[in-house]
Amino acid sequence: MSAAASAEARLLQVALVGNPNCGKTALFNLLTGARQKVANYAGVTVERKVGVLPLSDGRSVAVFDLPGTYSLTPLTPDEEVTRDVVFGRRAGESAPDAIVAVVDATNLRMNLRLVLELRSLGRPMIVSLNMADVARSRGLQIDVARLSAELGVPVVETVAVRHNGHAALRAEIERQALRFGAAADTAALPAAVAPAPTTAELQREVRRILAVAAPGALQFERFDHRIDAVVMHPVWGLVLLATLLFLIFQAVFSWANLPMDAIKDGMAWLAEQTTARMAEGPLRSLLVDGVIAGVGGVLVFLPQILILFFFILLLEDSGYLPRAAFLLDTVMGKVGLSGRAFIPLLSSFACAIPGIMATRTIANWRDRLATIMVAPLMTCSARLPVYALLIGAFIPARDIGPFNGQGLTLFALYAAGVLSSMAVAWLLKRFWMKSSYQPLMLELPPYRLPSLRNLGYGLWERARIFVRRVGGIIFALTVLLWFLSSYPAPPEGATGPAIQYSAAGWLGQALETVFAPIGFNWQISIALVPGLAAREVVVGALGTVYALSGSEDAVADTLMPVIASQWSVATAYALLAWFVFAPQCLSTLAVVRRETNSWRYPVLMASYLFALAYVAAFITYRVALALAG
Ligand SMILES: Nc1nc2c(ncn2[C@@H]2O[C@H](COP(=O)(O)OP(=O)(O)OP(=O)(O)O)[C@@H](O)[C@H]2O)c(=O)[nH]1
Ligand SMILES: [Mg+2]
Repeated sequence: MSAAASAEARLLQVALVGNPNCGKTALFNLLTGARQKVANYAGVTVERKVGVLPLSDGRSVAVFDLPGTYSLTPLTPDEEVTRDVVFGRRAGESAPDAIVAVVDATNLRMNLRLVLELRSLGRPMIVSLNMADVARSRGLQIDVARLSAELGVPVVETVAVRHNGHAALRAEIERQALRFGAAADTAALPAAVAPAPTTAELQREVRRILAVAAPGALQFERFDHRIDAVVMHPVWGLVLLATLLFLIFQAVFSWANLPMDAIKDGMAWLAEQTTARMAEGPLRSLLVDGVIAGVGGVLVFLPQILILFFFILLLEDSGYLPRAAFLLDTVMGKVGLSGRAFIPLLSSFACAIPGIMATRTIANWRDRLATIMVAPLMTCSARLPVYALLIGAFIPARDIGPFNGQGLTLFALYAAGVLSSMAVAWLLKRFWMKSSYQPLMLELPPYRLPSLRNLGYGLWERARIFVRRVGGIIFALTVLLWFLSSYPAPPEGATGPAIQYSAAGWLGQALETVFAPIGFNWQISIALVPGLAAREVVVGALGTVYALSGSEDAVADTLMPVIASQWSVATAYALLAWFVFAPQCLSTLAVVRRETNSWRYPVLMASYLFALAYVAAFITYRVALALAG
């Protein structure tokens, strides 16, 4: 296909390029109506995202959001993504028709270097002077017209966190769109039009431009060092971090009671109504034992997940996270992890998948691989329903001193994940992937009051993801399990519950031989099989299995009291220990395969995690039995 023909066929393409954390994604979301993740630290975006900006003349522009980068010479895999898009080096793609260089107006000295580098490519370009609100409120004067004249490209001010804060940029894109189209026959772009300027040259040029367009920027103070004196203090900083984490786990249990009870009551009412209004038969059982007991049983945990994310989002938006990374850099360095691993590992508390993708910000391959290998040990939010179910059933809610015992147990489980990840990392780096310690280089963002809009979107997004999982994979697997647990039907004159004669019952009893040494009964063994796909499925599966094992006419009771009366405490603890380690998530393994480009690492990961899970559950079970006996 000739370049001209492809330019006809495709949309105009504009790429947002800029330093990390300057607000590219926030602008992208405003321009295209997308809901990509925005947070106050460098390295949030690690892949290319596309959105569509409709123009008033009926045409549309494809907008690319890209990982932040300091220059066009990449040091990390995420920066490579940006370079490849800018130069049109991705397979089957040409270079974008125009570049929107996004700069943080409060950090011009650093940001303008990349702008100059981009300008030397000789492409249509607009500079978006973002964070104009912060610059103004801090009294930084920028002569926009002069800056534009010096750079030789249009410059517009934007505030990407304000409704319509992108209006000027949008208008400029409209105005320039025709020109972009004319320049679109640059499908395969030469590396640079002019010889690339050296860093020293760039620096000199930045100083010269700032001296005339924004003299205040040369000594502009972006930080509040008084806060950092406490937050990054080697002792007080750690005390603060520990207190924060601790409070979060307390809140997950103490705040969630009301909404959880409401959902539980709703489900019980639904089950009662369905039982009362439908004739007995397979359909009623599918609805009550399969859908309501199974899927509804997982939905109950939505409030706890949202409370956890409420705090994660607050931390992400405040600017605190990179500071915590510096605090823990020495600890991470001792086990051989790069300080850069902190944010990927922390993201893994939400889900290992974005965590593993975020390792693209780690330059050294061995450091990156070690981080990927331990990321699934961080307690992802899919474990929360499992933990909460078992804690709710087996740990009394009474207070231990000022603390809630259930919150304390949850904290211990998270701590077990973190400590074992450190231990595994230490072993990996010591015996397999040696690399020397590299001091942490990470840009500190300024502190910011978390924006309510971000928080609202973030929570909404989380709720949507969770409900979609419940309605998708969890629903499908629970229904499948209902079938396997109901058929073949029991023979004439059978006495026990029907599930014992079904395919799933048969499988559970076969698996029990493997799991009996670690204290799992046949019901748990059944539930673990569909739970290989995703962890929360185990909760739904247990709901269905127990609903089907109950006496014929009893209305499906909620799962918690049932397991509390039927399992030993040792079994419950062993299952908790199992879930700290077990790699029960196929999507994580698939992402490891993609990011490492090899089957070797996901296979290795699954094997070591299963082995750890079995050993940990075994020890826990035996110790708990011995203590109880
Ligand atoms: N006050 C203010 N805050 C902004 C503005 N634009 C972005 N932010 C905040 O700046 C932080 C970074 O925004 P992002 O959009 O994630 O930045 P990014 O450039 O995509 O960052 P990376 O993906 O890490 O390269 C977030 O906390 C935003 O809420 C702005 O114009 N004004
Ligand atoms: Mg971004």
